[in-house]
Amino acid sequence: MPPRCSIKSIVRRRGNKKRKEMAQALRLLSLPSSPSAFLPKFSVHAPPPSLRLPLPSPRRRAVRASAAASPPPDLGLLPFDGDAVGAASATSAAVTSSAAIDVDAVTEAELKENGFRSTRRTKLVCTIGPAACSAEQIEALAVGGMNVARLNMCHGTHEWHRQVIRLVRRLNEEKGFAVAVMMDTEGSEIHMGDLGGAASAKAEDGEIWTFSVRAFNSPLPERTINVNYDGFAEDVRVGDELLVDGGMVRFEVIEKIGPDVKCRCNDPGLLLPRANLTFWRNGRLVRERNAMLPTISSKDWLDIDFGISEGVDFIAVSFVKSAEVINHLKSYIAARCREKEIALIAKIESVDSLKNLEGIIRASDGAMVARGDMGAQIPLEEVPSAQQKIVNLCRKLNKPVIVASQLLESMIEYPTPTRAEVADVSEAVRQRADALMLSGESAMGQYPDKALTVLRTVSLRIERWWREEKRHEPMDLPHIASSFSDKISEEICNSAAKMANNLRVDAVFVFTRTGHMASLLSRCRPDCPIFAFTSSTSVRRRLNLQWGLIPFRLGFSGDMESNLNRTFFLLKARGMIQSGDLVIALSDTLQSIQVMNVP
Ligand SMILES: Nc1ncnc2c1ncn2[C@@H]1O[C@H](COP(=O)(O)OP(=O)(O)O)[C@@H](O)[C@H]1O
Ligand SMILES: C=C(OP(=O)(O)O)C(=O)O
Ligand SMILES: [K+]
Ligand SMILES: [Mg+2]
Repeated sequence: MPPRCSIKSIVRRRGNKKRKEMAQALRLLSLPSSPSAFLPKFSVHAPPPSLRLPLPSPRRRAVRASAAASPPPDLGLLPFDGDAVGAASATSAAVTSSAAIDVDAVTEAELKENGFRSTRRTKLVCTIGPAACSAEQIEALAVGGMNVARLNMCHGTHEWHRQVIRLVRRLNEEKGFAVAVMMDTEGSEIHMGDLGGAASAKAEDGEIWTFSVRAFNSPLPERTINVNYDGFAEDVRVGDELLVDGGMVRFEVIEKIGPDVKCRCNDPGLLLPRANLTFWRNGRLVRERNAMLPTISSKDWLDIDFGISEGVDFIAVSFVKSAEVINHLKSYIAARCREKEIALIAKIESVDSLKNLEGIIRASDGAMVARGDMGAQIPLEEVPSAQQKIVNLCRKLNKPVIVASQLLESMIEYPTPTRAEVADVSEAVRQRADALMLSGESAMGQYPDKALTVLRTVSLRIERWWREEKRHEPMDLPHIASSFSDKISEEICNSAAKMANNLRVDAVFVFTRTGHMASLLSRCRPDCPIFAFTSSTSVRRRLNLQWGLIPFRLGFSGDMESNLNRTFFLLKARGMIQSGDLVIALSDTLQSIQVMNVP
């Protein structure tokens, strides 16, 4: 598949020579690339000395919320997968090896060097493509902060994607990372054909091109474009505007002859294979027919089967129109993989998805603000408010949200971002989105690692600035629990986050089987990081998409006392916490909350 985006962005560049020269000069001051250089050099923000004084003995104050409300069915030891210390040895775990906890070297080094407070809260998603797909390159991305690897099924073969998934899995197993894999479906949209194999075609001002639903033998006749959607010639009208890739090239429909639609180019540019097509009438997107295309195409179903069999962690569903399609896909997946869960991320990128936003987000396990296609469907000036609305709604409904597309678009070609791009990244961080995503920047750009470094350093800086300014910007979080037991968890998490801020604790520890309680804590966006301990490797990977969570895998029991002692022992042995650190500890089995100093 030819590198569409690079040409796209070349077209976009307005040939700024000065910028290019500056970029070259900046290259000499190149961004850090060695693993230790990646680590932010911020000062340790320890709690004020008064909080470090030993608490009255016993050093722990426990508020047990609800033994009565929902007694945990088993207070015994939880099963877990993998090679960690067996649950059976949990009580004697204080003497077992520190290898019993799964944590990656980057988190460990960050905690050791900078303490709790300076860990990054905003998560980073990288699209994997030809620019970074070897084992070394993927490892460099993980070291640089990639939390989720995204595979865009618009491109590449199953064989290619399988290789990448296996490399990520191997990296996780061998180096302790918890990089999750997200498969992104192609979805059905109206798009051009593949240009008969050509990498691109130039459309000049005033030229007449034919868009046709006819099948042609290659080579295609001159200035002819295939369209994938049979209803195309019927639906367009003379006078309509035809936008390629959301406006990279523009045509006006001048004549319809059976299956052929003659168009005059009035915004010249490069046509790229399979580019998206939208048509506009009186300044508005025409979407009646587009809305009749199935959200999940037959190719998507094959890709979804592939994703299930490869055990991906997330499926991002393109061009979602309603909650039904998410529910339908959920039951399809549930019937096919009983033990492993796959979280569904609804891509909000169409007019319909904006219309049915709340229902779609409620049905999904998360959402993506897919600004690329969204900007081709609604006026560009409406994209920022749509982003803010989606981010806030996701937080209210406790669903992770990813802000995607063009965050650092210029870095596809340049080693340094524009000031405007840095401001865009900052805005998404300030909105407290769970995650930021790289597309072409990491998939086919010249500087994948540097683009990731920019996301990481900007996130860290903005988050720190916000904490220092004490801008909590409290949000009214609606009650979302559907059962009494969930309600207790929700109240505990809301209180724990508030206490964490008021007492200025160093971290919240949460022992969670399903990850639910960890995500409820994340929703509150507390000042301190949240250490989430789970016995499942797949839950650990999924939690890696959520704001502020540092997920560890650890076998633990229903005995909080021994869990905590063991956790403290393991983390202390590796220098990740110290005696005197103040933590709040929660357990979803016990629905308990405790405040304590690390012994
Ligand atoms: N698996 C892949 N194989 C080849 N090229 C890829 C792959 N994934 C992404 N790319 C390239 O990176 C570009 C940007 O990625 P993305 O934004 O995800 O796709 P798109 O441009 O199709 O929306 C793509 O246009 C394509 O050129
Ligand atoms: C993320 C997006 O989807 P894709 O890159 O698959 O078009 C988008 O449109 O912004
Ligand atoms: K896609
Ligand atoms: Mg899209």
